[in-house]
Amino acid sequence: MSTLGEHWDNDDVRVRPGRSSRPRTKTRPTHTDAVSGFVVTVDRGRYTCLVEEGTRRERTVTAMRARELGRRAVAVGDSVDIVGDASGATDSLARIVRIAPRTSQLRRSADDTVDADTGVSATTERVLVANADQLIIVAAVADPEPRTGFLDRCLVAAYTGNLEPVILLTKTDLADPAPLRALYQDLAVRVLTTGRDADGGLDAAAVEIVRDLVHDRLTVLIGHSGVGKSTVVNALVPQADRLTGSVTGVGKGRHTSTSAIALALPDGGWVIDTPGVRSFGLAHVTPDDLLETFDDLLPATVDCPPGCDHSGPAVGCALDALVAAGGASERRLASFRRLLASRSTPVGSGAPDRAAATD
Ligand SMILES: Nc1nc2c(ncn2[C@@H]2O[C@H](COP(=O)(O)OP(=O)(O)OP(=O)(O)O)[C@@H](O)[C@H]2O)c(=O)[nH]1
Ligand SMILES: [Zn+2]
Repeated sequence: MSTLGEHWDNDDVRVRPGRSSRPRTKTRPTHTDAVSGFVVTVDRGRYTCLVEEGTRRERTVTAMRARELGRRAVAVGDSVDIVGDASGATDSLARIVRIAPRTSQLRRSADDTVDADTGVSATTERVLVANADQLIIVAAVADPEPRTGFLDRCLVAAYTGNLEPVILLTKTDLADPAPLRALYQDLAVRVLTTGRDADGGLDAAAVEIVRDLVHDRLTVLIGHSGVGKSTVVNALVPQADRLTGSVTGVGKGRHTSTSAIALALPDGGWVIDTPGVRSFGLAHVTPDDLLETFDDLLPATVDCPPGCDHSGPAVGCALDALVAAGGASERRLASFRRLLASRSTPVGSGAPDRAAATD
């Protein structure tokens, strides 16, 4: 995606407005002895990485960031180069010296912070997951009621981060998913459903469709508490509990529930659970970032007034002329503008789907 390349070599945690930073040395050690790892979870500055040990065997290595990474953040899903004690022995600690270019980034803006030097408030972006192929946004059709603002924000994050979004509507035994499905018919997103069957278990055919979807891919699951996300994860990864406990060593502390964690699928691929993510600040996404993911609308905006935010006819946006001329459907434009508006709902506004922003 065009918006992504320019971010690759930037800091992943960026503070706006930009501060001058010290020039960095160009001559860095090459670390020819480095081994490659895959980051499965992060806990208080310690990264749990899987390092290949010959065919089909992996060892778990705990690492910290090397100073030379500067302010570049390491995220779950990153491919990294590791030096130092990468034996994986108890209490050993290796160092991450390089992060491979990412194919995608699921990010969000954290709460506004105030720059200690300048006193200017700034928005901090955080990469939740790197390199995921797709984002499954899990929502229940009832109990709890769906929060469509949250779903829209997840879609914005997926489109602008180069992840393919999929909406998974759960608990279809409790209510008809059709009205919710209709909300997304003019957006490029697949909508799947699951629900309980007569025996009280999840509908096996529906689970099979999800299993096919995640096979051999890197998939992030996101959703509010109670929507049935764990039920789906456990259906896909039967040993999920064992894996979270023993492979990562994260234990049952309070951080367990807030870090993303990659779980290996039995037949290949990874599911990344995001237990603590209940809000999605998008202050870092500009109208043009989102527009660039709408290929059918983008070309018409050459006729927009300078600095157009594409919000409607009041600002003279050329997208209204495009629809008037039959170049796009009114519903398609309305869907784009709904996502555009969802982006700017303030974090921590007290709206139900803004409960407890956690990192
Ligand atoms: N009726 C119905 N209930 C379901 C379905 N899927 C899950 N549930 C129930 O919904 C409740 C919440 O499910 P979880 O899988 O724990 O939900 P979660 O999204 O992981 O929530 P947290 O564990 O709080 O993060 C549980 O009581 C499940 O048994 C479904 O398809 N239909
Ligand atoms: Zn415009």
